[in-house]
Amino acid sequence: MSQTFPSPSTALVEPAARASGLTKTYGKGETRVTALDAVSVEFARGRFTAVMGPSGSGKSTLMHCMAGLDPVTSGSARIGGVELSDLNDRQLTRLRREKVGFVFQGFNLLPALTALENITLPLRLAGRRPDPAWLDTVVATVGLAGRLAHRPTQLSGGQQQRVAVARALVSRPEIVFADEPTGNLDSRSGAEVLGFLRDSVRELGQTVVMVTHDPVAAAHADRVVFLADGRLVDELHEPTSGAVLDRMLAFEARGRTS
Ligand SMILES: Nc1ncnc2c1ncn2[C@@H]1O[C@H](COP(=O)(O)OP(=O)(O)OP(=O)(O)O)[C@@H](O)[C@H]1O
Repeated sequence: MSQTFPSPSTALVEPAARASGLTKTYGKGETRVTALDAVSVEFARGRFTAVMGPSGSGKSTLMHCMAGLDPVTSGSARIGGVELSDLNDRQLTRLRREKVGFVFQGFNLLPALTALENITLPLRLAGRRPDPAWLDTVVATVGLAGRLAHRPTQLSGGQQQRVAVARALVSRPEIVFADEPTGNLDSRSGAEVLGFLRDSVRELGQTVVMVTHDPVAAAHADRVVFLADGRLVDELHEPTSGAVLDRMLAFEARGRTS
């Protein structure tokens, strides 16, 4: 007997985040810089996307605008169905707290707090209690079960970044933005952190967008989008580090001849 399924609702197909014609300029007059030039991109739910491009191509600006950390000049940035430019500062702070997880290159942990207290801090700030079962799942996913009472100085760089990843995941955000999360790590710790980010997508259904310079890091993603001069110029699905490197070299060669 054939079974019929309801067609997916708009909520199900809505990307976790979307930019449409997103333009961002800094400065005025002669010092004006167009950091993003009408970028349109969607980040699908439950996928791991890497954002790559040469230095100054707009990667961090795209992340900051899409995470509501920096206002757009024109065009649209949405998280879920929410248009960020419709929100005032208080609403933006709340949206970031409730719907966005961040992982930065410098870990950004509070030194006086234990690993567990760092992980649960965003929830506490939002006046929420951690769901114990989910907290256990997140802690197990990033392999921190034996380290929860340690303070950041008692942890290696890789372990500190795992705390930061757990902190980003524990509120089940709509999307996690990671800016060069392996930039301060040796290659082994970096590979572990990338593995945990990928597990958070494959096993926990998280959506992750990661800015990186590193083709090996980008190869952990499901998809790589490439920026050059503030424009989205290419993308790769199921990338290998070799294919990512080839594209990067091609952009750089094109940049030198244009
Ligand atoms: N606050 C700012 N004021 C003025 N110009 C800025 C500002 N932030 C970024 N820019 C400019 O916008 C452009 C894009 O910068 P952005 O930091 O997004 O690039 P990126 O790809 O992340 O670079 P990198 O890989 O070096 O971190 C650059 O030309 C940069 O100089």
